[in-house]
Amino acid sequence: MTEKTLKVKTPIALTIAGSDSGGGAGIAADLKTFAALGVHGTCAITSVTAQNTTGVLKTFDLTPETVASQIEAVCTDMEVRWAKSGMLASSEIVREVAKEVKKYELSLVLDPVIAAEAGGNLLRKEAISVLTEELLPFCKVTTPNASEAGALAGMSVKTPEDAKIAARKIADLGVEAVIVTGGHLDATDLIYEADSETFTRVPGTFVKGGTHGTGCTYSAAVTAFLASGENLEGAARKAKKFVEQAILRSRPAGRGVSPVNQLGLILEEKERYLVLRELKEAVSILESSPDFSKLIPEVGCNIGMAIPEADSYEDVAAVEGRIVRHRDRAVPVGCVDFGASRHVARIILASLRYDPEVRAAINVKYSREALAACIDMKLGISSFDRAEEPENSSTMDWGTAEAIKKYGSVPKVIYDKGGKGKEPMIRLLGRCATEVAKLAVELAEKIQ
Ligand SMILES: Cc1ncc(COP(=O)(O)OP(=O)(O)O)c(N)n1
Ligand SMILES: Cc1nc(C(=O)O)sc1CCOP(=O)(O)O
Repeated sequence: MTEKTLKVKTPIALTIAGSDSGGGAGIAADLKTFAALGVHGTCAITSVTAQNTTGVLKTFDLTPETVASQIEAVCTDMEVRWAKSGMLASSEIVREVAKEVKKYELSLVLDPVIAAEAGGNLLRKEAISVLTEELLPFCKVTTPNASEAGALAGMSVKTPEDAKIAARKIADLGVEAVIVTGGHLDATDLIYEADSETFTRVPGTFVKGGTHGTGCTYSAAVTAFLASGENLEGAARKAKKFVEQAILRSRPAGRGVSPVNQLGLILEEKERYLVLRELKEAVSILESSPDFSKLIPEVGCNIGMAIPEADSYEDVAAVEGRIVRHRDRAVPVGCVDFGASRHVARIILASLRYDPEVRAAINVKYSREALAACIDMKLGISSFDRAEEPENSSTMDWGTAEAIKKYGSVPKVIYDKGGKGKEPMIRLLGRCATEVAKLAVELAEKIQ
């Protein structure tokens, strides 16, 4: 038997939608979502919108033939089963898309895009009935928000009870399943499956952040999960979580509603990986130094590094169980992981509030000699006095902030001379874990 190079097949999905020049909604949102969820994204553009975060300025619809030709190019070459539609602009485009969906037996997720949140019509009024009568009956799923559900069902949707009534009415038009998203109601999405006449609630949380492109991103995520083999409920639950994360990680762009950030979670995961890799290297610098162990305090030493914009212990990686001295060598007790430190993590989190570049710290044994070596190395030094600490504060938070304020910026060295039952300590701060590890080794080499 001969060996083969096995390449796993990536699911392919198609988006039939408009382009948003501001990059927040439409095909831009769909393709980013597909990519973030490991699906190869293809597209058929229906309309080019001159749009930004403040609204839609102009729309330029493509001809139905142009739309059909893009769908044909994709479907005659690639194995596409799942597709989604967004902005369809006109009755003519809706009809053409219905034809293509039937021709290529596409399982369609229809996002009934009618208007942009920031303002601007995206579907002509007369096309709504064409959508409900000529396309919806051939769709697997539709994902309206409350106002879109109202427009499709011909009623006003203001409460979760209204959403239930609207979902049934929409399903009566022929679509297999309706998901009324709850962003404008109570953060709970409602799935109605026509076959079984069942409702399933998918609870969520209201999260703060930019929301431009939320509807497109949600329907694209449902499509991507279905294309990857999830069942409808699983796809809906995962898509909701995905959108919440994308809203949380949105970044300011423009003067209007900021776009959601589909790649934010992936980029954060990458940062976490880089921090762990950096920290492992830093720990091996400490382990291989013949001198460093003499700088390990009684309580042990820890070295930590945070991801950018960290705001909790879980965003700071350190050594589980700290680093201890054993036979004159530095020995890490456990592995490096996020959430493994309290003290060093608090020092880092406190200094991040003054300088987002300072993401790493290590604590080492205080001695007059060590402090003198820091001066000799021309390191910026500051200190705090535990006796001055206010009640009910955390020493690491308060002490770090005190030392920084006294110095005027984040110094390289923050020390304190201890207190009742508290060992005096020196902390070295820097941009990354290897920088502070090298500094600690250099300091150790300078003292006897
Ligand atoms: C080209 C284009 N398509 C769809 C929309 C609507 O997007 P949606 O995700 O519903 O987000 P908002 O625009 O409501 O923020 C769009 N704006 N442009
Ligand atoms: C006990 C202790 N105090 C420190 C100080 O800087 O005052 S550093 C330290 C040891 C490290 O603790 P962790 O593993 O929670 O980061």
